[in-house]
Amino acid sequence: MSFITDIKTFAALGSGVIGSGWVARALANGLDVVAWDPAPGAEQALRKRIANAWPALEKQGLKPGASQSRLRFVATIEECVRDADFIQESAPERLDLKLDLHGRISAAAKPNALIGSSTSGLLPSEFYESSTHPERCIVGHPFNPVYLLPLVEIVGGRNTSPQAIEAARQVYASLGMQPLHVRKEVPGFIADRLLEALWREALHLVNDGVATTGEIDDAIRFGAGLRWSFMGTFLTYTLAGGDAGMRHFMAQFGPALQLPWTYLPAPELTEELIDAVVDGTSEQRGERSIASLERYRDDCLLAVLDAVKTTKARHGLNFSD
Ligand SMILES: NC(=O)C1=CN([C@@H]2O[C@H](COP(=O)(O)OP(=O)(O)OC[C@H]3O[C@@H](n4cnc5c(N)ncnc54)[C@H](O)[C@@H]3O)[C@@H](O)[C@H]2O)C=CC1
Ligand SMILES: C[N+](C)(C)CC(=O)CC(=O)[O-]
Repeated sequence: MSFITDIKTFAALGSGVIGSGWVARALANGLDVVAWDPAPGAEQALRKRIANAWPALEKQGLKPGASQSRLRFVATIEECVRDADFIQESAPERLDLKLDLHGRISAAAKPNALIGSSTSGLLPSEFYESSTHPERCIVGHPFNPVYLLPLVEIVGGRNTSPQAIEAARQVYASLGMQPLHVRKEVPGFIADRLLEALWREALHLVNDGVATTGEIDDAIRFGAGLRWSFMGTFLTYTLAGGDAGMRHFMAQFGPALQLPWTYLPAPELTEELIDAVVDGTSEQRGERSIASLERYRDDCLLAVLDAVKTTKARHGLNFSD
């Protein structure tokens, strides 16, 4: 079976943080976008979020024909997906809800339109169980802000065809993304498995009174965070082994893995811990609104992306190398 890869119309179901990010990316790539979200006031909220993201997208460079006016907000799931060439679901992270929703989406969609889910870690074999033509159903897990961060993890379920994985790779690449095929269907995929481990340890550090939320963020942003934008943990640690490289690194720091540096199971989310995290992050935020923080983040990300791209080119590398 072949799937539509030359897409003109992008359907977005769910227009919260992630759905609106997909809409912004698709519009910036010159597509027509149809969106649906059941919440009252969702259309207005979506248009506001897109307007907030647009300056960053303009700075990055819009594709010909790109316009915020090419967004149409509709009243039903069926109207949203009926004529779509590609469908991306970004509804709340609940298995029962996604199972139901995908039953309706896939029944109304063109049989050769790919269907992607933004889920952060639910298994596609489970929530696509009652979908029509499940061979075209995949996970396309993005990263916030979806309109700027390139990574999208593609995960197939039990019934997904290899052709659909390849087609999804082409579609996401056409939207300027860096697809990563997660070959084994595991909860949390690759990136969230790593991010959740870090998040659990950060919560333990707050819970144990070791550090404030701001201090923990400093420990990331002035250190490993800077090098992570161009070199992952494995290559970074190869350099940490000096001229002898990774084998020496493993010999020297391997024993620390046996020490209780990390807790692994998450701490209990007591009211006290939640308050400490909420109060700490409010202090970090100060008077700044979420929208202004998003613009600040977008500006920094554009600068980092640009710097990484330019520096790689100086070393004869492409951005994806
Ligand atoms: N927030 C994040 O950092 C990331 C979230 N994701 C995933 O994206 C998906 C959406 O998450 P967020 O945008 O963060 O959530 P959100 O809470 O910001 O947005 C969810 C939206 O779905 C709408 N909604 C409620 N019931 C619905 C239904 N039956 N069908 C369609 N839409 C419905 C809500 O009105 C809301 O606008 C989840 O699967 C999540 O795991 C993926 C990557 C990052
Ligand atoms: C917190 N989260 C699990 C929803 C995060 C993601 O899925 C990816 C991201 O943007 O960090």
